[in-house]
Amino acid sequence: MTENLILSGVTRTFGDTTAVDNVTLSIEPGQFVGVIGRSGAGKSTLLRLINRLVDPTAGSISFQGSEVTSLKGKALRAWRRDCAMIFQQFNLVDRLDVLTNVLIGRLAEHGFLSSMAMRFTDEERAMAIQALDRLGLVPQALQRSGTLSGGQQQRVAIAKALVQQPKIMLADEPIASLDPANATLVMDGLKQINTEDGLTVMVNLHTLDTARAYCDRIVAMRDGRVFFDGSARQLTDDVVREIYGLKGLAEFNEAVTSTQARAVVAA
Ligand SMILES: Nc1ncnc2c1ncn2[C@@H]1O[C@H](COP(=O)(O)OP(=O)(O)OP(=O)(O)O)[C@@H](O)[C@H]1O
Repeated sequence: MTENLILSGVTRTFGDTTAVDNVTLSIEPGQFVGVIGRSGAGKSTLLRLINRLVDPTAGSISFQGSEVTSLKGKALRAWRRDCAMIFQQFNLVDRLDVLTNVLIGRLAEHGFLSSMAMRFTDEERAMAIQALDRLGLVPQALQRSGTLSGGQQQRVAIAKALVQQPKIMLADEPIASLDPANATLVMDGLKQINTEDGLTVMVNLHTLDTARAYCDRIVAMRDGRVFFDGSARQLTDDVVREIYGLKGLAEFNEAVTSTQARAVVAA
């Protein structure tokens, strides 16, 4: 049985628009995959198809040999727990403290009543603190999430995803609204988890330098299709020009997680 996440002929249409068009991919456990492409290329829809926020019009998605597209009820909830999703806008409850926001990542494990009461075990609290520690956020544990910087909030979102104990981490433009220093911290956090835990990471990115710096494998989409699938080294300037066109390239090629930003963070 394969351990891979396998997409086979996956298509999703919205009216006349084919957002994802016959995509076939096999993602090995522990890969750090960057998905790039122009706005509207189908990157978000691809990630949403994987964790079933969107259902495919055609095709199959399987993980460790089990079909994901037919899951319902409890099995679907278990799948969503296995493939945690991080969004551009963090999806935290601003008025709750950081620790409680992280613990919300455990709610899928609870029954209805204990979820309503937000009752967590000591073990879960320890797990949440440990996740915050990995992302350098223990000092902020009792601070309201709404008072944190965007980069800190995104790292809380990663900690919240971690306590789900997922097998795959999906991140939909996690750094799109962050400054370079914070974007670097968030990407470093994802990379650390990928390296230390062997967690598969699939991340949509708008910036080429980030994809090149962090990803083992880059999948470029164009008009819903996979246009390129290879390593950063194979993603030559000529390929990039074809993916984005000249205008798109100018929009895209701004440095976000720059070496300069790393220097600022390290200082
Ligand atoms: N729920 C929806 N209803 C209608 N059309 C949609 C829906 N979701 C996506 N689309 C369309 O599908 C296409 C792909 O959208 P998608 O958001 O996946 O692209 P993207 O590459 O993530 O773009 P961006 O980088 O701007 O987020 C677009 O034309 C978009 O308008």
